Parts: sequence; C-alpha cells; structure tokens
Amino acid sequence: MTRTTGLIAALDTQSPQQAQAWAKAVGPSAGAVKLGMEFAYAAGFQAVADVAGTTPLFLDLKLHDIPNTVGAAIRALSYLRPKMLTVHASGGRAMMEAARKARDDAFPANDRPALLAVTVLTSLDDAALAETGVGDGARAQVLRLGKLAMQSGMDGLVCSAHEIAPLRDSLGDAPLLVTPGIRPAGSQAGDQKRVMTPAEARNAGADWIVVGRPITQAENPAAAAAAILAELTA
Ligand SMILES: O=c1ccn([C@@H]2O[C@H](COP(=O)(O)O)[C@@H](O)[C@H]2O)c(=O)[nH]1
Repeated sequence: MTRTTGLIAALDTQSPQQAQAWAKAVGPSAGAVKLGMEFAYAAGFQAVADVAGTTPLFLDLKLHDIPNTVGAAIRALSYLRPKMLTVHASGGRAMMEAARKARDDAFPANDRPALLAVTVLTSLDDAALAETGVGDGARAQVLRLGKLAMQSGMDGLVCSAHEIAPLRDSLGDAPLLVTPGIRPAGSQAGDQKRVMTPAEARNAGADWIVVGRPITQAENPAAAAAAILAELTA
C-alpha cells in the first residue's frame, strides 16, 4: 500500500496571538495544526474556534473519564468542527464506544472528525510504564490498547513510531497511525522518550507525524516546518 505521511504542527502556547502566528507560518507545510490542553485551558475555547476557522484542527484534549462524561464532552465540543479528536484508550471499551456514538450523533456524516485513541504516551519508556503497573513494556501495551481501541470503533491510534510495524502486523492498514515524539536529527528529545526522526517515522509507515517544539522553538518556525515536510517528501 502506498502511504503518504503528513505533518501536524503542535501549537503548544497559552497565547492566541502566538497560535495564530504559528498557524500562519506552518500553513504551507502542515496538513493540520494541533491544539491541546495548554491552549484550550489558558486561552479558552473561543480562541480554539478562531484558529480552527483558519486551518484544519486536530483537537488533542485526550478525553479520559466515564463514558457518559466523555460522550457529553464530545457533543459539547462539536461546534469546533475538528478534523481529529483524541481520547485515552485506557478509558476502556465502554468509554470509547460512547465517544464513537457521540461523534456519530453530533457531527454531520460528511464532516466527522477521526477519533484517535492515545495508547501509551510517547513520554513513557518501559521503566516509567512499569511504575504504573504495566510490566511487559510499551510495545505490548500499545498492541493491547490498539486492538481494544479498534474493536471499540476508533478510527486510529496515537502511538510512537516505534510501534507502527507491530501495529500494522496485528491490525493491518486500516488504523490511522498518528505519531508524536518526532525529533529531526540533532534536536533535543526533552521529555519525549520513544522518539524517531521524520524520515524514520515515514519509513515505518506513519500516516501523520506530530511535531511541536522543534518547530515552535525554532528561530524560524516556517522554515523548520518546511524542512520537516521536505524530509518527509524526499
Ligand atoms: O503520546 C503522546 C500524545 C500526544 N503528544 C502531544 O504531541 C505534542 C508533541 O510535542 P513536542 O513539542 O514535539 O514534543 C505535544 O502537544 C503533546 O501533548 C505527545 O507528545 N505524545
């Protein structure tokens, strides 16, 4: 199967002006921008709507609560018309099924966001995961949660690029695989533990890579995003 890998720029800031400026800068290179908890909590949902009005939105709120609450949250945010939306797979089958039902009810059939289940955060390595009670490593946990998520009606998964090959072996081509933890060669990993370069993630079969600080903290965010897109399409 021929697969193209797109770039999503994570705009982690508390400033609406900064988010708008970054969205404009990455526009020619990124297929979508990602706004998450930091921006929504600090700037408010009107500011999210303002950015969403100018560019495709990946709304990364990582919903994780009882099924009724997650379903109600998805109905409540449907006016933002995101293209992608996240829930935590560890919320379980009933929670993900409630998310799916709410998504299907609240969005028009021709404009539904892809529901993505976050498997194991890319900031966790095997040792950190073991402290949460998962003793057999990130790969095994991603595979377990990935399978559950797809059985529960999710469209795709958020995972690290390291888990793409085993996920494709187990689940095939259908799941949309979205991979944060991307670091261009020479850039700081920071708090990310399971990292790959853009080209490595593309070669592994990512549908989308998510890149934040290597773009937003660059001297020239537009040029940094363009360089990542060039690496993806080389
Ligand atoms: O497992 C996950 C899930 C989500 N993220 C988010 O992606 C970006 C990554 O930002 P960088 O600055 O490139 O590290 C960030 O918004 C996270 O909330 C993730 O990193 N890992």
